[in-house]
Amino acid sequence: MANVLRNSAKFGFSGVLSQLSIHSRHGRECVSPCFSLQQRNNSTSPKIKVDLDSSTGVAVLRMQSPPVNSLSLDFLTEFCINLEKLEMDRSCRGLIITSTLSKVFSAGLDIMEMYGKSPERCGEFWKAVQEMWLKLYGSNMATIAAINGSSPAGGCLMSIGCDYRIMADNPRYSIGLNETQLGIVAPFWFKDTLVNTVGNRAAELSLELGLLYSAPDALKIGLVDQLVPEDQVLSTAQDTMSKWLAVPGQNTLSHWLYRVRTLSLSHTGCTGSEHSPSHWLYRVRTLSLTLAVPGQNTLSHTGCTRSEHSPSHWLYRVRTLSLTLAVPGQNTLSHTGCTGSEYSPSHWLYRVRILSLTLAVPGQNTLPHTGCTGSEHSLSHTGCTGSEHSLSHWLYRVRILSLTLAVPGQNTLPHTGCTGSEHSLSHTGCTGSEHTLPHTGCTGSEYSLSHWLYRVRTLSLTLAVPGQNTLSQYTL
Ligand SMILES: CCCCCCCCCCCC/C=C/CC(=O)SCCNC(=O)CCNC(=O)[C@H](O)C(C)(C)COP(=O)(O)OP(=O)(O)OC[C@H]1O[C@@H](n2cnc3c(N)ncnc32)[C@H](O)[C@@H]1OP(=O)(O)O
Repeated sequence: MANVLRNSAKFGFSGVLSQLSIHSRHGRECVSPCFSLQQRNNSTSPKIKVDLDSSTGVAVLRMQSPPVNSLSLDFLTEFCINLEKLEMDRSCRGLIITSTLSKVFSAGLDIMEMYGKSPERCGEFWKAVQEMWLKLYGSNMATIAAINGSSPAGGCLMSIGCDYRIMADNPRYSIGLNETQLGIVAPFWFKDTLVNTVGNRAAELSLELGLLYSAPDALKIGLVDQLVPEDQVLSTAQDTMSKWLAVPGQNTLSHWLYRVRTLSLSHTGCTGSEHSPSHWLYRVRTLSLTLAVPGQNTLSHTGCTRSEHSPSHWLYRVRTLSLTLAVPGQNTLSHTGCTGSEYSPSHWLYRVRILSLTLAVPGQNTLPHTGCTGSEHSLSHTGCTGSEHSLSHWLYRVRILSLTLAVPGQNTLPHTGCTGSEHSLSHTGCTGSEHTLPHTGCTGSEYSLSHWLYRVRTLSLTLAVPGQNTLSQYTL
């Protein structure tokens, strides 16, 4: 295993995949190490143990998958099933996650899942990773990570997916998103979760350098909220949980409304092989947004390609061109969707909404207009067309690039994007047969397309920077 990790750093992740998928370091078929690990992962003993105290409404989920609680497909599946059960159990209002293993909370993704597997299995694995994060980060329960050991990479993601983190004050333990050190890339939604926890600058440094923090350093940057002696981690978590659950109006409301969550993401960054410039991936650029409402678990992103990298000021200046997370109460971010009485959480969580996006063109950042309605329908398109593609024109003219989720029954805002020659506005978010839709949104006679209006779609937006006209759809 140590070899695997060393090789990750040496070859880069794609190298690891290709090099290790078939052969060991010595070029022989990788039989015995893989086999022994496989056996370990295939163990039928439960990897997760849950105890729900019905008098307090608090469940303790214990990860018990030796040697290091690595997140294999089996582990993740079991984790998600348990989480879902608790989520459905109305008597359960709080969840504490901890480990039964000494020294390790979770070692993160199971490295052995990431090579030598069929594309189908990889897809399944990756979907399970996303599911775990979405279920945890989008949970209605108050969640606390009782971190009683090291928690690198995916273990850290799991921790920051919780509302609160209590870590054992033990100098041997560390936590952080160290993927860069392994020569692999923490997906952008890992990054967003970290940003939402420690802020932009700390997240940048952390990810670019792949830092693992000691417990005191983690506390210093806000990666964990509290340090306690090792033998008090769980009891402190339980005490803390009672405070969370004492918040009037039930815990879910405040915890959902006031914590910054970027549940889903789009970024205009690079993808695939373009993942190499880590500064691009990890420096703040939130150019566009897709909200993954619970259950809507696709992560889409809009990307750009190399040739598009020419406008360096675009690339290297921090711009938050637009982001809207339509969680009520987060009203610095504009939202569309619901108002007034609709602010009840379950309604918020489970109803598909129109979350829209506004592009604040540099210097023109006063546009919080999400979508359009009624008389605004004269805005028949967003974006730009043909001759408008000159850069200065693009930068200095006000544009409203909006995003509309075409929600069943919510067909008043069915337009986004552009039509005809405007196809430089691409979309992400649809899959399969939807790929025949060459643009996001529909207009005029297209309103009668019931499949368009009544099927849930998450159409996100690509920033139509001149030349950025690719459609990309990734879940990574
Ligand atoms: C569309 C399809 C795509 C599908 C593919 C997905 C592609 C995704 C690419 C992008 C992914 C990016 C995201 C990555 C997130 C991650 O989580 S990557 C995992 C990173 N994890 C680590 O770096 C942790 C490494 N481990 C450690 O630091 C230490 O093991 C520890 C501090 C956790 C514990 O230390 P210690 O108690 O000293 O134990 P060890 O002796 O080190 O380990 C014991 C045993 O466990 C094995 N092991 C350790 N970590 C892992 C792991 N992550 N996965 C599997 N196995 C692990 C280790 O090798 C030892 O095994 P042996 O006893 O040697 O057999």
